[in-house]
Formats: sequence, structure tokens, C-alpha cells
Amino acid sequence: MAKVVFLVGSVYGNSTSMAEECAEFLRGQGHESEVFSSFSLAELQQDPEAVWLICTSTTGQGELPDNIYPLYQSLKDEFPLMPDRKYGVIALGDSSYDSFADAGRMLDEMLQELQAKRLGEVLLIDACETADPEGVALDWIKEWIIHLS
Ligand SMILES: Cc1cc2nc3c(=O)[nH]c(=O)nc-3n(C[C@H](O)[C@H](O)[C@H](O)COP(=O)(O)O)c2cc1C
Repeated sequence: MAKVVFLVGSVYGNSTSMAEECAEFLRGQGHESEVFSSFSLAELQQDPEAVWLICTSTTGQGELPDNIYPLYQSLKDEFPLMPDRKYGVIALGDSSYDSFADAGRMLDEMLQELQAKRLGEVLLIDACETADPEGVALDWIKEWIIHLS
């Protein structure tokens, strides 16, 4: 069974509640899963086995939420290659912005540069298209879970 840690970037709480529902689903399937809204790269690196599931909204004009920005900055500054790290990305946004879901895309690009291995495709959730982001994420994670076995 895998250990999945949700690394949440959220301003208004949508990403947090979505991550909590997905984590509960994973636990129900026998995986270990936790939701973190506050974390540092140094702390996360202490657990080399954990799969990171980035779950972030985009704010401002294509910016990262304040609580996940330090992780991005540390990855950029320290540039720790992590070929053994597995991760996934759920990116919330609103396609009426030119910078649709940029925070999730930025973190995905950074982790790709660091040679981490993405499991599955990035899930983009558009607030213009759904009023039920949790439902969209749950449908996705039911498929995504195959990458954990
Ligand atoms: C002030 C504000 C700025 C936003 N800026 C962007 C943006 O630049 N790009 C985008 O895709 N979505 C943007 N959004 C949409 C949010 O990402 C979306 O509403 C998301 O569901 C919020 O999730 P959260 O509650 O986890 O922060 C913005 C929303 C607000 C209220």
C-alpha cells in the first residue's frame, strides 16, 4: 500500500476540502493518506517514499497561494533532483483567467525539471465548468489510484 500526502495550496478552502475527500477515499482503499496545508521542502524530504499529490488553486493573476509558494520557491532555489519521487497534480482554476490553473502547471513543470515522476495526467478543474470540484476529483482519483499499485 502507498503513502500519499496531499500538498494543498488554497486561498478560500476549495482545494483543502477536495483534498480531504480524496484522502478519505484513499484511506478507504487501504492506502495511508494525509492532507498538509503547511509544509516545508525539508520536512517533506524526510519521507522519501511518500507520493506527493499537489492540490492547488491559482490566485491573483496566475499566482500560487501563499501557503504553497514557499515549497515552489525552495524547489527553485535548492533545485534538488528527485528522480525517485512520485507525484500527481490536481490544479483548480477558472478559465476566465488567461492564467488558467497556472499554479498547478508551474509546480508540475518544476517537478518535471527536478526529474520527479508524475503519475497520470494533471487534473485541471475549471470553476467555470463545474460547481462540484470534489466530485470531479473523486472520479479522477478512482482512476488515478491504479498508478499506486
Ligand atoms: C481573487 C481571485 C483570483 C483568481 N485568480 C485566478 C487565476 O489567476 N487563474 C485561475 O485559473 N483561477 C483564478 N482564480 C480562481 C480560483 O483558482 C478558483 O476559484 C479556485 O477554486 C479557488 O480554490 P481555493 O478555495 O482552494 O483557493 C481566482 C479566484 C479569485 C477569487
